[in-house]
Amino acid sequence: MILDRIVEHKRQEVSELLSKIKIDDMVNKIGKLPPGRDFRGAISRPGQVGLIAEIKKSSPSKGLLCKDFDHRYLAKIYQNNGASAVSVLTDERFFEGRLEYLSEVHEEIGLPLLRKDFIIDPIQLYQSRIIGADAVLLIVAILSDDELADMLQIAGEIGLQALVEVHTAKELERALAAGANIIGINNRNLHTFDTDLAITSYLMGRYDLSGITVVSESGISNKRHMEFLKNIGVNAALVGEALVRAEDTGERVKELVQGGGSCG
Ligand SMILES: O=C(O)c1ccccc1NCC(=O)[C@H](O)[C@H](O)COP(=O)(O)O
Repeated sequence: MILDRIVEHKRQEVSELLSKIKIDDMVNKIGKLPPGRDFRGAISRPGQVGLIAEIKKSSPSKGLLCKDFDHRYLAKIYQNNGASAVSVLTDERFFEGRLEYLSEVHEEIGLPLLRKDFIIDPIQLYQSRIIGADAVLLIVAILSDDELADMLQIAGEIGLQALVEVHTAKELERALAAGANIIGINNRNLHTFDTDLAITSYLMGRYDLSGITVVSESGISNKRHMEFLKNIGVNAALVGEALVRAEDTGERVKELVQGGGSCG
């Protein structure tokens, strides 16, 4: 499956990083940084489905999404039209992302930033904080229970919040057992790439998620989807493709924000 190929490649990237950089130097740098922006607070406003708008150039399922891709421009459009937070894909090999996209977007806008990548080693957490991420994605399917617990602890210690992604009931149970307080339910089946918002409603109906911030991820593209997520009590929606492919991205952001229950 695609996730196995991505993780295999990520292991090479991580070993290169570990050979070049000393963790102690990273920790020293982090000690001098101001506190991060509050990602969880920004996406958990009562009575509203917050929009986490994604900067996504390409994907394994769809290829290149946007020919004249401009991460700084997208970030400003997202902020100016009412997004609650911004997600930046930094994986180069499979999504044509870059670490610099995140640091440059951090300079450009004031919204909290999520680093969207495939985190398998703590060194990526330190790196995320240094480049300006306020939160990171942790994917339960690619981490053991011990790795997930360690990542959550280290993230907390260096002032990073974590969106813990699940796709199945078993993964959700593992995320809850590890103490995750922001859970992303991925509607995309990574074997077939099909998306189905029923995954979010099924898992939300089956577990008591009070006190947890719930994010529905993938396959969300219109106002109706946002209204559906609002009705089932989701806190935020993570949207990429529908925004970067829209003819008028600003209008699409406004439509989704309004569907989520805010005047934007
Ligand atoms: O988007 C993909 O094809 C993909 C393939 C394999 C692993 C992850 C993938 N996507 C990452 C994401 O989680 C999405 O970018 C995010 O949820 C937004 O989804 P969408 O709105 O459907 O672009």
